[in-house]
Amino acid sequence: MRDETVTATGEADRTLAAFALVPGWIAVGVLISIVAAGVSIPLRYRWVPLAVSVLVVGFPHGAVDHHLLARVRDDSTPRGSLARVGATYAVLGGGYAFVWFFLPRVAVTVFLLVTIVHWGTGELYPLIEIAGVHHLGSSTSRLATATIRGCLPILGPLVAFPDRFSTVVSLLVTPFLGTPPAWIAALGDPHVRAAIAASVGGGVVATLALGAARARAVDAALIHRAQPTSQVDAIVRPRTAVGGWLLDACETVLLCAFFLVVPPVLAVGTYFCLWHSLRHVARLITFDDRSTTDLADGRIGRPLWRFTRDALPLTAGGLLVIAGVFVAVPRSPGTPTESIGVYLVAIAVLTLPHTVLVAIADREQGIGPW
Ligand SMILES: CC1=C(/C=C/C(C)=C/C=C/C(C)=C/C=O)C(C)(C)CCC1
Ligand SMILES: [Fe+2]
Repeated sequence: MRDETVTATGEADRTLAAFALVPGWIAVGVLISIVAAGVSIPLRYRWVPLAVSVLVVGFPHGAVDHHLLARVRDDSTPRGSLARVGATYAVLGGGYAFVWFFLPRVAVTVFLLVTIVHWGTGELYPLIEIAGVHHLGSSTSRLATATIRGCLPILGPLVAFPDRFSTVVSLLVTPFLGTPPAWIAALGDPHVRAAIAASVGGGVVATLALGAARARAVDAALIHRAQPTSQVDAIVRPRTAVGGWLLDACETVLLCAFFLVVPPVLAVGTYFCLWHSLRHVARLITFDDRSTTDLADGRIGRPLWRFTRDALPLTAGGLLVIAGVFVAVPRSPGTPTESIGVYLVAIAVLTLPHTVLVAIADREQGIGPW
């Protein structure tokens, strides 16, 4: 009986890990290959992932924050949680929306910093709990991993495509009639970019070296105590700590290449949907007993349907926020590209409370670096 439970859990973990990790790997790998083969993706297609994210995975991933906190706290009725989550969104999102109107240059800077924090820390749960790596036990290694993983999607484009980076940042502030922040021009300077590249590169090497040392120590300790390591699939759920580190290292190198070669708007949009958001959806699914049972049988459709249903009401609410931002901005967007700029402002407003709520969930689950 106990063995059956263990096998079922192992099967569910494996299905979930494959669902959470593999689509991102494929998307990132395919796009790197396409670009490496010299194919130039036409400008208008580069916006497709970001445009699609309004309804698919990307935007809705934040629409289940009330379920996240309710499930983390083992509260079967997310109603109280909905009130708290709603209040957090209203206060933090509302306050931050004001900053966009009055200090757009400060707001856009905050957005990039919050994204680094949120996308970076967002990698810890999937790595530790979904992929099952063992080398991120200390807060130092978690902080280092979160920092470099968060910096790659923002600083990679800045280093490799400074003009496009500055265009998108300008796109974010133009609805408010502000000129882009002065630091954009400063960061575009080749020396500054070289210094950023060297710091992030050094950070990647140091973090991976730290992880490798930890992984070897963990494996040595397990062998010493003659304990079996996890009896799971070697690719999506590595058997050893060194195997887990290898997965982390391969992902990190893959992401470095991705953000340095793939045009930024395409890279960021793809990452948002198929990497960050998908991993978060997978996290939600792990808390739901019915979904875990489905996963143990290799079924992913029903858990996905439940996620869609759970995300529907607040995605609709989020769409109202997008509409509100469109109506309220002093200069309405005239082109589809400008509309995406406004969409990103709405994402920014919703991302701040989402970041805080996910950080609370991380803390309660003992995952965060803090
Ligand atoms: C599109 C794009 C950029 C930034 C996008 C950001 C910051 C998106 C954040 C989305 C979030 C936080 C979603 C919620 O999880 C850059 C890097 C400025 C330049 C290149 C293109
Ligand atoms: Fe998120």
